[in-house]
Amino acid sequence: MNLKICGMKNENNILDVAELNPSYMGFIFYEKSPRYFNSVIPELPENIKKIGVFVNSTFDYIRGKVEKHNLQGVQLHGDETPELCSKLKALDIIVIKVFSIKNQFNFNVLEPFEDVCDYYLFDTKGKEPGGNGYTFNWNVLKKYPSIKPYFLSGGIGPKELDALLLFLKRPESELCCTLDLNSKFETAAKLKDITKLKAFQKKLIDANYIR
Ligand SMILES: O=C(O)c1ccccc1N[C@@H]1O[C@H](COP(=O)(O)O)[C@@H](O)[C@H]1O
Repeated sequence: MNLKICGMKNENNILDVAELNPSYMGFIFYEKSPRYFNSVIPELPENIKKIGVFVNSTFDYIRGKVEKHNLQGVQLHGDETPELCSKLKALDIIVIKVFSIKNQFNFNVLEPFEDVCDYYLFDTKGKEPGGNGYTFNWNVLKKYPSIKPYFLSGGIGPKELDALLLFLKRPESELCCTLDLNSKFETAAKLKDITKLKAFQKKLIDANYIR
């Protein structure tokens, strides 16, 4: 299991999070977000992949950010088309297409994306396109029809750990490759709380889900 720590903003905080060695760090390029990233990403160890998060941005805007920040991947949180995913894949980057879920989900909508993205990310449907801070009904994933690994996202925090450990024992979590952590690990200043992240990571290590 991998960890993605998202919504990074501040240079020192980015470097502190890097010490935890997550597989991915996310930077939000959506201006309306309180986590909007408009700075310079410090040098990170090569094994931490930098992922840009976008909401209905154009190909040129996304490519500009990929080039400027040397991003290894993009996470698409809006109504992006399979055609856009395909053009982004041609840049030789990781393409993660997001789908938002509440209590039900029609998995047929994944079909046109099967060949044009690397991963799906399942987030909670809410008022905002992302970062809503609450979970969806993970039972919905019992009907997941694909063989593509997916990221689990949406309101995952310390209070969700017990439910998460139960979920990870169930067959529908078999293809869950990454846990996405965001607003539930923030201080009031929208920095990532290193103590909280470390404690969460340790519990996942102790339960043998991450190394
Ligand atoms: O965090 C945001 O502000 C945000 C804004 C627009 C699109 C995506 C955003 N964040 C992503 O949302 C999910 C869930 O976050 P949370 O755990 O519910 O806070 C996560 O993948 C973030 O990358």
